[in-house]
Amino acid sequence: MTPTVEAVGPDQPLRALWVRYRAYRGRFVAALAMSTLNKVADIMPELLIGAAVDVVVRGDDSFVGDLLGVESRYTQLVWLAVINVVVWIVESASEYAAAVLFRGLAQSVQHDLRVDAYDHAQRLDLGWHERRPQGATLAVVNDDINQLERFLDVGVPAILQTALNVVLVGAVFAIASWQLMVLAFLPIPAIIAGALVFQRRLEPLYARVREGVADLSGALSANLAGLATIKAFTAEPRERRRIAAVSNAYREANVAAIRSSAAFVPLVRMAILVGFTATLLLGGWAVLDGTLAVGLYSVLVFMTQRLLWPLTDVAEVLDLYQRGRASVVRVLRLLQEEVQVTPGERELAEVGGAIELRGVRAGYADGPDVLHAVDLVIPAGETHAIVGATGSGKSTLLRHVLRFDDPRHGQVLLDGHDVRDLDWDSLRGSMGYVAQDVYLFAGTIGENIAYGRPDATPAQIRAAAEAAAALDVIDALPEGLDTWVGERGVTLSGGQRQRIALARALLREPSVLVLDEATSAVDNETEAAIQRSLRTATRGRTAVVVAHRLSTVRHAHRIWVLDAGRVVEAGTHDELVERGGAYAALWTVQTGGAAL
Ligand SMILES: Nc1ncnc2c1ncn2[C@@H]1O[C@H](COP(=O)(O)OP(=O)(O)OP(=O)(O)O)[C@@H](O)[C@H]1O
Repeated sequence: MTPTVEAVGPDQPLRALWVRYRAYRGRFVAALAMSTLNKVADIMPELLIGAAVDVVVRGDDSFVGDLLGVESRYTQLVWLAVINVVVWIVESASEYAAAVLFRGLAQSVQHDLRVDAYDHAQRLDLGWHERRPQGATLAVVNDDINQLERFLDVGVPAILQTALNVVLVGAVFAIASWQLMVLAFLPIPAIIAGALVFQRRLEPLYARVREGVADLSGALSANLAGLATIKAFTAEPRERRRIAAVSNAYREANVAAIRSSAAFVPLVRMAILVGFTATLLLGGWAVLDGTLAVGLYSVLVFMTQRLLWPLTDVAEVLDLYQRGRASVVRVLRLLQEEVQVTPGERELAEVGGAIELRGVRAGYADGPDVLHAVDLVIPAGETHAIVGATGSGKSTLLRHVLRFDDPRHGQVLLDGHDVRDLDWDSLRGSMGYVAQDVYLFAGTIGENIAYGRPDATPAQIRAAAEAAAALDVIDALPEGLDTWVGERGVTLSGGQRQRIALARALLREPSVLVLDEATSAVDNETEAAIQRSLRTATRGRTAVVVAHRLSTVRHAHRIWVLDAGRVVEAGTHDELVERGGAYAALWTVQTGGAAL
């Protein structure tokens, strides 16, 4: 039975690739066939030299003369020359075909694996990503796959060529003289045994090298993302030292691996020396004793060279193999990471937007509970606010509405369905989300607004921008909607970015708007404008709004007050102020003691 992709794990990395990419096996066999043809053509010139020597020394009795039935030595040599030309043409053509096929295959496999690894990474839970440095994931999807590419591109053809070489040259020896074959092949078991020993020694060393790459990549990307903080705290010298230390760990891991791997080359050479000297000496004596023809002797001496010298590359290939293997292990481990938050199967034809949390207890990883038995009901079409002190669990609550995480206990419901039963289109597809930390992709403002609805017309994009009070920002820019914004929207201010993100959420015409501090970075005047637009935009939609500035949510149908992960109050603004509890206290602080 063919093992499934899942059955072959990181302990057998190359077999796992072989199983995973079985679609490429046909191309692999074609490449192998071309490589074999190339190798056969490659050893022919030595045989032709032997035949030529044979013609010159033995004349009419020569092997070629007997084979072709030609007596003249001149004609025999002409025939050899013609065969030689044909062989060279075949060799060149097959070399080209083998290279194109193998290298193309290497590119296809690295491409597929990279896309698969990325796709899996983007499906993995947000929590999984938050627990490890971003750079480490990047190192797997980028560096590790590049390492595999190098092995597939250079290492695999080299291994196959060496193996073919041993088989074909071995066949020539076997036909010519089995005694000499034994001598010439003497070093091979030693080299294979050495390779196995070295492989075992190198494995942990290269695993450390790959870890070093991930650490370095993690540290570099974190530092580049935090450059403003580094500069503000004049921490450049300290950060330089820190990066240097991580880089040094990578260097030392590599040096340790190189030291071990390089020791293999002299070992191979010594083994080769034994085989070559034995053929040279014992073969020469056999010619002198008249038991071996001169032509055959010269062929065998060349052949020994042919057989043994490529084996010096074994060390290099072994190095590439170990590096590639260590990398594939990491990629496969990433691919085996389990997605915890998987979509359900239920499809909703239409989403009304009623949201309910029933006894939701939630937290992160192994940490303590952040939400404690939260019960909350938001009828469809209403705007509800979640307020509370910093760290009280507001964002965590929103994450559960979007199902970035699942609760430890209890249920989150959309239109009465547990969100775990819904497919992503029904759940997230019906929501428009503006995160606390707005992320804009590298592209134009128009593309960013249309991110959730790529087929939107410019008029629709402008309408969404207007609803988010972003139109004046856009029109003030030299190229309007076509203005390019950097990866993090660096060319825009925080407030401008928030308005673009709001437009992006509104353009989707979602049933549920989820706003996490969506207007925290705008001035009072802009906020008032956004409020006015939002009141129109949220008509007929559910909106869940987290806000620190209570004036933002004053008009909400209901305000839920969180304190240390518990709902402590709920009601309209007026009810809550009247009540004189936590909300009223916050309101008093924010309005400087002013009444309603
Ligand atoms: N990704 C995370 N991983 C681990 N713990 C988290 C994570 N996000 C939040 N927390 C923790 O959960 C608690 C609630 O955080 P949350 O962000 O939900 O609060 P918040 O009310 O939105 O705060 P703020 O008003 O400051 O945004 C905090 O103690 C915080 O440390």
